[in-house]
Amino acid sequence: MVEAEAAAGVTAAQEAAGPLSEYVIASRLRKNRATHRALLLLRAALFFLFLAYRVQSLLYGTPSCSRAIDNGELESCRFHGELGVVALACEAWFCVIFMLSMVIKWSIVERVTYPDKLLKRIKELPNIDVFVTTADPSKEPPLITMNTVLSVLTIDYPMNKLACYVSDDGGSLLTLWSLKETIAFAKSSWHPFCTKFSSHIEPRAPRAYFSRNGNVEKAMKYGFLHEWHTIKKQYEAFEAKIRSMTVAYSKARDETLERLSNELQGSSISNGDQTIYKSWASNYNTSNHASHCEILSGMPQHNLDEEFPCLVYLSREKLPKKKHHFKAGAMNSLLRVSGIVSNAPFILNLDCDMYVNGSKALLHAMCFFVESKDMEVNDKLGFVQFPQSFEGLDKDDIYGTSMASTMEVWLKGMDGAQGPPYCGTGCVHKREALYGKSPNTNPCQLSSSHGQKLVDMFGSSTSFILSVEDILSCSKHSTPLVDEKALMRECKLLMDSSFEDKTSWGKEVGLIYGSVTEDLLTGMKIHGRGWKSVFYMPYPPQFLGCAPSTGEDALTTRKRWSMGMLEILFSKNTPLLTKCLRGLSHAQRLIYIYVYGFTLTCLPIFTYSLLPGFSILGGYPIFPKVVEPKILMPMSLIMCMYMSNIYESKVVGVGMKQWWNSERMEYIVAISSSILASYEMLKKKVLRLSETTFTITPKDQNVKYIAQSNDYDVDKNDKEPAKVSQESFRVNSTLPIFIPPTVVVIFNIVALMVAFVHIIRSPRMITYWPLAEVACCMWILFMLQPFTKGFFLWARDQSGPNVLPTSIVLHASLLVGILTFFTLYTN
Ligand SMILES: O=c1ccn([C@@H]2O[C@H](COP(=O)(O)OP(=O)(O)O[C@H]3O[C@H](CO)[C@@H](O)[C@H](O)[C@H]3O)[C@@H](O)[C@H]2O)c(=O)[nH]1
Ligand SMILES: [Mn+2]
Repeated sequence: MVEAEAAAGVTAAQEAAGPLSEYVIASRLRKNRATHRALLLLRAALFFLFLAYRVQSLLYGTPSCSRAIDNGELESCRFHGELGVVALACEAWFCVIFMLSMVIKWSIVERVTYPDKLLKRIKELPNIDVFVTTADPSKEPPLITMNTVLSVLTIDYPMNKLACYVSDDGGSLLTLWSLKETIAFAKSSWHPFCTKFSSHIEPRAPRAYFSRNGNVEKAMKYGFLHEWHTIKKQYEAFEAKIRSMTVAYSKARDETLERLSNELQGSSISNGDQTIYKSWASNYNTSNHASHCEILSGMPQHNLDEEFPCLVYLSREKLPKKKHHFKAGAMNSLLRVSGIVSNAPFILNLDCDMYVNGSKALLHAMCFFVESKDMEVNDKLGFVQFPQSFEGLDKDDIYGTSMASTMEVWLKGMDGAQGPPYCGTGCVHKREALYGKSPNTNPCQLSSSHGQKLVDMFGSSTSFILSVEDILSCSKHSTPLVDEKALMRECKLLMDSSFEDKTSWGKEVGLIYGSVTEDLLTGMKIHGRGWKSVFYMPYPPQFLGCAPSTGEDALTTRKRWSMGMLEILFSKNTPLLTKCLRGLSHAQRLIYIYVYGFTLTCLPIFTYSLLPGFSILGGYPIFPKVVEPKILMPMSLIMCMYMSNIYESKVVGVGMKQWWNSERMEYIVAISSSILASYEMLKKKVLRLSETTFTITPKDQNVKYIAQSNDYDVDKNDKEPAKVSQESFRVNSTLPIFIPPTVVVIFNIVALMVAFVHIIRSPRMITYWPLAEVACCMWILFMLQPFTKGFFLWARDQSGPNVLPTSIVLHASLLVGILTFFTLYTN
């Protein structure tokens, strides 16, 4: 008996032994790594050969040019020389970018975690604060945000270790009211339901849970069908209430706010001042509002009730003339307020649409933070990033929003170096990493603050400074503010728009300001101090959100990202300068240069899209004639490029159609979003004309929930989710981002028409026809097929979602007119 018990003890110990997480070559690449690397090397070699050809032909002329020289038409070679130089410049840039991308692609890795072992071995899990940001209830419907909050409140983690903070940058009563409704629904129905049947409920966002296939069958199988129906009904009532208030708000804002303030007046509020809602409703403005903070559930210090996590609503002060730094500013307020309320050493950050899809997400993250040997915290790891995955994408992902190859190749590749960047959502940070500490310095010593006082860096709030000292392990203060009124007063001070003046917030402390992709910048600064990060992408995805649902939104979001990356590249935090970001490893620095430089590649891409057209109009070739053997050089390079791309997406498990859509989308993004972002950057830097804005991506609360598998142990290939198919890429938008691709389309059509006239005129000169250039023009039109089609449909005078608007066509035609005139004039 004793022996049996001892044996059982041994097996249990064995089960719990070993690492909590592992690091392996990406599974799909394991067998193919050599082929993948060989293709990359082949592509590099072909690139160099082609560049050599280009240089040689520039120095000694192409055969057709020598012929012109022989005929005494030396002058006519001039333009070819210039075109050749432009082509060389673009190709050299492509080559450099490709070489940099090899650093990422060389070692693509994957992670595995063992949360069960963690639970068996760790005595006490650390506290975690969850930050949810929302900014505008008209673009981010409260229903979406509330589902995210519900999924956080029911996550698989000890409830007394968890606090959830909702930052509302819109300062909207609608959000606060919805949150109060949410907590009522959570306490009465959703939370008890999820606790009771915890092992069978996934995901814990009710809207997704009730609409996914298979969940009702599961309820039947495990005998809780009756409860399932009851809770579903209650959820539907809750949803209807939130929806109808949102509709009322969008129709008659002021009246609805009045109604909301009356409803809220009745409820108890922590700061006791009930008139606040009235004044809020009468002066409502998203960009100009006072700060407000309420603890809606469980003061954490006396959260002895272990049933339910602490929930806090906060809205920082915003003044029209004061820069508020968008999401970065909101996150910094969250850091401060949470510092004096719960001060957890770990922070999970979620965008309002990113609900928790895998309820063990936090346990997975902890498997990286807790070191297997001594169960101490891994002192070099700054953050763990989960991928951004999306709900309800159309079947072939026509807007390339899943960014499958970005996730599978870029982020897993960066994981093979110092780590992935912080991607804004689905990221668990160590709080001290966000406070500007370096892993290599002593406790309480901040990397760049030699001798600088904490007050100068973190601002003058005594209780906040105490909380910072706690985190930086200078000393332990376990006497937090207990008086709720005093706590609220301090929170208000911390959310003041002038609190950060003359401090290091946004420079060295918190999320870093100066880029609309504050996430990338902040992550890089953290790496720059020597921290590492981890990318973890299990199946099913641990967090799911809303992707932009139209071409217009997708390209606008990508424009903001491009802008943010350019802001970083041309700032004092640029990875190009070795004196900043000293903690970056060489590989990581090259990777960051690649990531930001990639945006700038839009300039050579745009130029290269016009080159074949210029070449045809000017009558001077940029590629060898099709009868010359040298034609094999560009042809083999292009073939190898596509082959390696297709191979790569095949091994990472992306289907052909999806691959093609993302290839096409990346091209469209380059010549639309990124070109416009570069133009705005130029205006901002040189003419100091424009201020960067943050256009929030609208979230669709009616997104279709795909039938997604919830089981952890199924392979991704076994149950590919059945997705809805969307017809085609819509181009009927008058946004300026649609002008550059239309210019490329019209210019190439003009060039093809000119080429056609040449060919008709001299049918016997077949060997001198610019066939390679013609093929390029046709390929470009094919890549830009939505725009090409949109242009032809416009010419036939139809209206519809796939037709380019007249204003875009007119603007583009004007630009094409200028380009054509310029080509013919310089000829
Ligand atoms: O002034 C603002 C603007 C935005 N947000 C929040 O920021 C998040 C991201 O906004 P969204 O419009 O969804 O942008 P995306 O491009 O989808 O977001 C990605 O890219 C951003 C950087 O451009 C990151 O901040 C995000 O975390 C990342 O998910 C949302 O929760 C917003 O509520 C604010 O809190 N305040
Ligand atoms: Mn988003």
